Amino acid sequence: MAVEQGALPAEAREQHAQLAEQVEEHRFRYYVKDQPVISDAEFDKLLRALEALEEEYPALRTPDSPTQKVAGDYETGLTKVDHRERMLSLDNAFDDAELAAWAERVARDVGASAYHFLCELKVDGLAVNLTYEKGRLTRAATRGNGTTGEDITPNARTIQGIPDRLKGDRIPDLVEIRGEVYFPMEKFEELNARRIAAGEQPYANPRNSASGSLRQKDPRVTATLPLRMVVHGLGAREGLDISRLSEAYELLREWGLPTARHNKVVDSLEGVREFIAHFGEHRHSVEHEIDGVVVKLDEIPLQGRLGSTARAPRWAIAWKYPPEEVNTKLVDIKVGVGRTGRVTPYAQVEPVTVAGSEVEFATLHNQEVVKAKGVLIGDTVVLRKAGDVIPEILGPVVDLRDGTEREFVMPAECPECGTPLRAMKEGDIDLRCPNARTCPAQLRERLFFLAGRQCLDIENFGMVAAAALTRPLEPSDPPLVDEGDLFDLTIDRLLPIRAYVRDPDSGLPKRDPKTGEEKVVSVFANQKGEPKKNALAMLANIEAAKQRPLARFINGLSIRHVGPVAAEALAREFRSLERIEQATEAELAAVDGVGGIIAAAVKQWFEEDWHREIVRKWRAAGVSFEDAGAGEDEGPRPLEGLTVVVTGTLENHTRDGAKEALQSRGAKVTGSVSKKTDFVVVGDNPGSKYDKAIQLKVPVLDDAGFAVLLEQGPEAAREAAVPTPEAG
Ligand SMILES: NC(=O)c1ccc[n+]([C@@H]2O[C@H](COP(=O)([O-])OP(=O)(O)OC[C@H]3O[C@@H](n4cnc5c(N)ncnc54)[C@H](O)[C@@H]3O)[C@@H](O)[C@H]2O)c1
Ligand SMILES: [Zn+2]
Repeated sequence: MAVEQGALPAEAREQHAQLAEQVEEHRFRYYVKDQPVISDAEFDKLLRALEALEEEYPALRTPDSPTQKVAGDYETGLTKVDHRERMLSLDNAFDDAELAAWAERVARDVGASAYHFLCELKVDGLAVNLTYEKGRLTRAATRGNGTTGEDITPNARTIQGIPDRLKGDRIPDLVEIRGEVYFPMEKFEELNARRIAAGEQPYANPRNSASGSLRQKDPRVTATLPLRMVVHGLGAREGLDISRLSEAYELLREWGLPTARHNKVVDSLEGVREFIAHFGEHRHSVEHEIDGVVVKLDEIPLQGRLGSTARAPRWAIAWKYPPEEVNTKLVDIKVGVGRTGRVTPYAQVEPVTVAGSEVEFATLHNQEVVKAKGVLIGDTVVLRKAGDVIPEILGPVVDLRDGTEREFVMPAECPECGTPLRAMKEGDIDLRCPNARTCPAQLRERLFFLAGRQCLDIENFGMVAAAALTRPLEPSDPPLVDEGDLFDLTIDRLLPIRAYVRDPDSGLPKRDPKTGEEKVVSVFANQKGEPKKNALAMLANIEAAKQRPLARFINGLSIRHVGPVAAEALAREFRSLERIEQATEAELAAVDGVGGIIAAAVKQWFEEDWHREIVRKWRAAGVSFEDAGAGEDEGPRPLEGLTVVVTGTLENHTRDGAKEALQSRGAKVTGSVSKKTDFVVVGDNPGSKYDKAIQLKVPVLDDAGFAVLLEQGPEAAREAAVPTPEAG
């Protein structure tokens, strides 16, 4: 049967009815139960599909369609109250073309040549309407269906930042203030932990918890929760004459209302785009979650000229940023072992794309966090990836549980080497694998760190190589027993290695998206069994890494508490690993930037046989573990080869400053005077080193002599040496 042009096919009607029903159901779960089962982005897609269908068949766009209504017309058990002026939703722009189309419509219909855009952040919370009569808060209500909302007055009164009374001038007889109530992200985990402890269900994300917290029947419960509000609009008003929305916000601020700090008035679409781009990059420098930017016409009389549809004002539009939260399945909770043996649970989820990258793993920190979040293996969960932050799981979608979900149990043994796990200290939450030397996970992480930017900076040596070298599937004996073997690697040892394909970030085996199996590949050889280019490059880079400065080696040894700063301080002071090993704990601790804890850790590290063996092997392979002087590219080194001791208080230099001045010119600075010492620089109160210098006839320099040494070199300095008792 041929369908007439413009007629409504039964399938379209059917499809529309189905979509509309889905949208309604999700709105109910979202607005009433505070337990949505799909993400906002998925919901927006459904709504968009409905709109597209209505675009094609306008007959479907009846006043009852979900596209034509402000959502939230439900029986909730809370008292219903009418707003004096309707609360609307917002139309969305998901790309620049939609934004530009909106701006064009404004330009066409506004009937004025000069106007401004007010850019605001779109706060991810729930909309409330506050009514102030003669400056007193008389009512607070949720948006509801836009005409009628739920009365939450007693609850709103408990929110910090919502004033009971307005202060200041020009307070009108009546004003409706619109704003967004939100729940701070950093308090969210704590809330879920509390709910679980109390036998309640955890929330899936902060937005739901804001809504649930505010819509409590008992305001005493609301009072215990850290809700906040940001004001973003005006409703009905009597006795208030104001022409710009931005000016109204100024006034609201004076009255004591929590207005947004980031609003900006611009005079062109270009300005809007800049604002959007700026906060796209600085999304997380704001005190609340944002899911977009709201652009409004700033001139209130012009807003009136543009008017509204049944659902949204024509004078405003919401730009949506790409979502940072998605729903996915929590396939499993596994545990990973870190560089120091710390064992941490992590989530394996069904791979999803969020914030531009595919995510398969998310952090869970420790077993207490798993409990606090209330997630079960098999749950649908809300996963969040915010900027560069490691993906995390916010909470479970409890309404989708079917009873097959199970609780996570922390294993008793290391998943990679089978060693029983234990807490290092009593009361530690963290468990550790004590098999530091050969636990493949710890070794892999140490190698990855050692080869990384901060240490030996070995290109082509990433997580994939570290894993393949420490735990290949073939051959059965790994080419690296520990990092001591690093510089003995040969291409012959690399070619037969086959290993899992790993996620470059997490180092975990990646599964084939089709078969679900972990993929195994030849890591260093191509199909003909010849070396891959990057395998050869890796070996060359390992060879070159032998020449790295001492500090990078020290940092790379994974000594507890020793990071790049301490490594640098140790290298600068001692200039060789041997001298560091021989130094007493007190000598180590005395170094600026080192201190007692690090000194003890360094001593402890050298007590371990296999640690000393690493050093021995690397030395045998050609690592000098010495800094001859400062870096070569730092200019001429007129004091190269000199050994200098600095003692006492100098007038023009601090002790460190004096050392640095010497070292940067190539001199070696030591702590004790011997026959090999070329100069002793003495200040006030020099002590025994001065006596020793005289005894050994080492030239002594005072402040002036020191300056000569630095500026004119050793010859001139010998001339300028202080006449000593014997010499003089
Ligand atoms: N996951 C689900 O199942 C589900 C179901 C229904 C709705 N939702 C989500 O809820 C939202 C839809 O709700 P909506 O109809 O309120 O539309 P909207 O959130 O797109 O825009 C309107 C709302 O934005 C808020 N807002 C925040 N900052 C603002 C500012 N500076 N100025 C003005 N308003 C500001 C206001 O409360 C206003 O009511 C979407 O994000 C949608 O994905 C999700
Ligand atoms: Zn282990």
